[in-house]
Amino acid sequence: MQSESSLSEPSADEPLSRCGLVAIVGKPNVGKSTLLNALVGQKISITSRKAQTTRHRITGIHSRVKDDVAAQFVFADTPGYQTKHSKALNKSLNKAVLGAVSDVDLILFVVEAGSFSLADAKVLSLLPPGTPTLLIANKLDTMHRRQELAPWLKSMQERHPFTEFVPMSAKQPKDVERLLDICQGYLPEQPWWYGEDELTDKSERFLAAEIVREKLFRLTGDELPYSATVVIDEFKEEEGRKVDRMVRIAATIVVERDGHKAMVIGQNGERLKRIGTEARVELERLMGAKVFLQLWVKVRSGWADNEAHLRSYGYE
Ligand SMILES: Nc1nc2c(ncn2[C@@H]2O[C@H](COP(=O)(O)OP(=O)(O)OP(=O)(O)O)[C@@H](O)[C@H]2O)c(=O)[nH]1
Repeated sequence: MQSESSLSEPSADEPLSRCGLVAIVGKPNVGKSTLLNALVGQKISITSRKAQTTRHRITGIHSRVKDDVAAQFVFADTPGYQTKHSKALNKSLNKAVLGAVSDVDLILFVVEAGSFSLADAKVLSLLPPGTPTLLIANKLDTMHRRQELAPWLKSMQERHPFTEFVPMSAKQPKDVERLLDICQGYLPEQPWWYGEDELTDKSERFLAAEIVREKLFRLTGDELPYSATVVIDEFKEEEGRKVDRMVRIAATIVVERDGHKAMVIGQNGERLKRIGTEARVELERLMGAKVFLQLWVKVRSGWADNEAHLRSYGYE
């Protein structure tokens, strides 16, 4: 049977159940978050033009029944492997990459089609050789000399025993669907871990911090260093409401310098106001709730170098 069917109408025979963990790894800016969002079919991870915006491991979940297989893909997005600096923040990022690739069923190693740099090599060197790994040659749409693809793929095969090559564009829905079909074969036969409608196992509180951070980086352009972070001080659901949910959120944007604080606040507070408005609108959509969002900006000098402090912000 080729057509897609819904879980509530199982075929005469129970569909085969598959479920597994798929890690998405690669250096910053190769398109990991874009790919995860496309694979999950809804915005969960945060994309930005700014490199290194993904700090946490975020899982997105895609559940489907296709070709008589009930498949649940559990994706882990990882931070770009940072090779330039040795600050505590980056050490903790590298640990997160290592954490994300252990114990997975499949690794998607994402690179830009036709390119391979030292930073790519460093990430590749972290991958366990025993885990099936697909080479995702992303941004194929931006590769102009297509005749160079085959020799490049051949050189990649010499670098690592990839199980398959997938030249694609994360922005092309047909390519994303094909990738899902390929991944499906690698999921172990086992019952699903999550309910059909669950998209992420991260809490709304965490999503709130991620959304504010995304707006912060988008609206400050390339000016703000990625050491800026967002801490949720309060997340309170108004109790006893029968119809609409109402959630009060207070968050602090922590920056390293007074200059950065001024940058975030903007003239007459305009930029901070816009960050708050855009984050609130998106949170209301994602959470299906009315949201009151209060934002503060605080300077914490040199925090990226202080490991103990990092731990208190949740980067272990
Ligand atoms: N043309 C083109 N652009 C893409 C494609 N995939 C991603 N991009 C763009 O590449 C940039 C980086 O994408 P992200 O998804 O944020 O990259 P990332 O690897 O998650 O980056 P970090 O969070 O820094 O690790 C964004 O501007 C995307 O729109 C693609 O297939 N084609």
